[in-house]
Amino acid sequence: MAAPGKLLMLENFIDGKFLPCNSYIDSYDPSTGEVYCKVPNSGKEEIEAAVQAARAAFPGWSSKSPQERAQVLTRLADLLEQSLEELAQAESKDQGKTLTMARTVDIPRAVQNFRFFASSVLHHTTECTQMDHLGCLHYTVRTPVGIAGLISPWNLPLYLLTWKMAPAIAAGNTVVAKPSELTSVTAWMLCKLLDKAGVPPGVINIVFGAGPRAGEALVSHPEVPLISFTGSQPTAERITQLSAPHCKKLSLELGGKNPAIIFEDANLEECVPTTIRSSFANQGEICLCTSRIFVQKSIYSEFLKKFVEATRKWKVGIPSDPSACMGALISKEHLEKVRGYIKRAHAEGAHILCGEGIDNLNLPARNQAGYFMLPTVITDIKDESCCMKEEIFGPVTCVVPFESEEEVIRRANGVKYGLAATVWSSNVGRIHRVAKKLQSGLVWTNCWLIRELNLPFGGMKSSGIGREGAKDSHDFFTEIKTITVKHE
Ligand SMILES: NC(=O)C1=CN([C@@H]2O[C@H](COP(=O)(O)OP(=O)(O)OC[C@H]3O[C@@H](n4cnc5c(N)ncnc54)[C@H](O)[C@@H]3O)[C@@H](O)[C@H]2O)C=CC1
Ligand SMILES: N/C(=C\C=C\C(=O)O)C(=O)O
Repeated sequence: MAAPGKLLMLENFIDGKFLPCNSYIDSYDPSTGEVYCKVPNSGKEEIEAAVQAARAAFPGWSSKSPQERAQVLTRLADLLEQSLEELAQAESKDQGKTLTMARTVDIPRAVQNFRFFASSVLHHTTECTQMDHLGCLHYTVRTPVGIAGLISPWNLPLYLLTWKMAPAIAAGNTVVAKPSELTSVTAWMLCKLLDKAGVPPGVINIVFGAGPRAGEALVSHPEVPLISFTGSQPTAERITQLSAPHCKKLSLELGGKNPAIIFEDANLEECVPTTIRSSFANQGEICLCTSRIFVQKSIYSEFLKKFVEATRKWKVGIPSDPSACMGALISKEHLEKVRGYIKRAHAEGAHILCGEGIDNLNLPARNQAGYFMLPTVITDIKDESCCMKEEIFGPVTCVVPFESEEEVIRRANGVKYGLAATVWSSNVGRIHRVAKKLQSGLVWTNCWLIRELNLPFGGMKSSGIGREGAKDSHDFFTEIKTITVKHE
């Protein structure tokens, strides 16, 4: 990291070397609003150099055995773990999230990505079948696709980058990655560990820059046959358009408008704190966060009272404050966008029960220009309101009553997204019935964000295309071929 008061200058990492760029983008510390880092403003030229390096490295890396590649991934995991504290400090400063979150969740999960895919790549099997009457044996082989283009967002920077990078290289691909220009620092720090981990030059190339310049150059490059993207739906549309002429393989992990459905037989002792977390963790900047809470009418008032009380205790603080539950939002623009949703809800006649515009935010003088806001609860809002339909991606959640199971399933499914729902009930039959009917790639019942990395992760409808996870990521990052051997 740069010395205090000095700007941190990032460089692209191409073919095992750090390379400066002709121009740079300012990157802000969300907790102060000050520029603290300069990110390369890369374009076609830098992407071309990275693709050439990845192409040159592909024959060597793809012909290594899965065991050899797994060893490299494991060493990288060890090195990341040894740098955990430094990475957590950097992630928190760059993104605005609490240091506690970066230290206990984000960076450990990035470490786990390399360990997990190092192990899982050793366990994939292929199919084999015979046709005795024709004297044939058929079998399948999986081969790496080639150069994987990875585009990752700003909310969980190192975790989401490595969630793509680890399975891509484990399967034998080489990589050109473009992290979000808003949060590039931990990706740059990762590059410093690659040589020591034994990652050959050109296997992992990271090009920093903005979406429309560096991102589009990567997506449009004819020698990049595959794009794995996490981010917003409009950007996914653009990526799909640019990929279409090349018939690229696409994995799109997009947003959500995730419902929590709370039945009258729910255990509120567990449901309230978990729903607070699911609504406001990481400032609500996780695609899996809850933003529509449907509560059965008979317990609506009781739930709301407890929920608002608990929201007021969800402390907003500077990221280094160990007692803070929530830090700063990612950018000034994003803060304004999130506040704009609350203003629109208020203008439509909804009630703001706590948070933005109602309660006070007490912050140190140095952080007054930081992008902070309080977690906000909205009620008396119609399902048609934009706050109930659009992804806000901030600490804002709507609480509304419902009467019947059938009604709540229809309303929960009534948005264009379908990523992550939660259902709270002590009736096992109801849990299975409702979970099956929800249009959602993930359904958590009586819990939230318990992840099993072996299982498929991803959304339905406008929440994305494809799934990630042990087998799904491996399938995506490889091509399958059927070989027929006539032996008689
Ligand atoms: N996982 C998720 O569900 C995420 C959702 N979002 C949603 O998106 C909204 C906007 O956030 P953004 O940072 O603007 O998301 P975004 O989708 O624009 O950015 C995500 C990544 O895509 C890149 N990108 C942007 N335009 C591109 C293009 N034309 N071609 C190729 N790559 C491009 C960005 O540089 C970044 O690396 C948020 O308010 C939130 O609602 C944002 C981040 C993550
Ligand atoms: N993809 C996102 C979150 C994933 C979390 C997980 O894998 O547990 C996101 O917020 O974009």
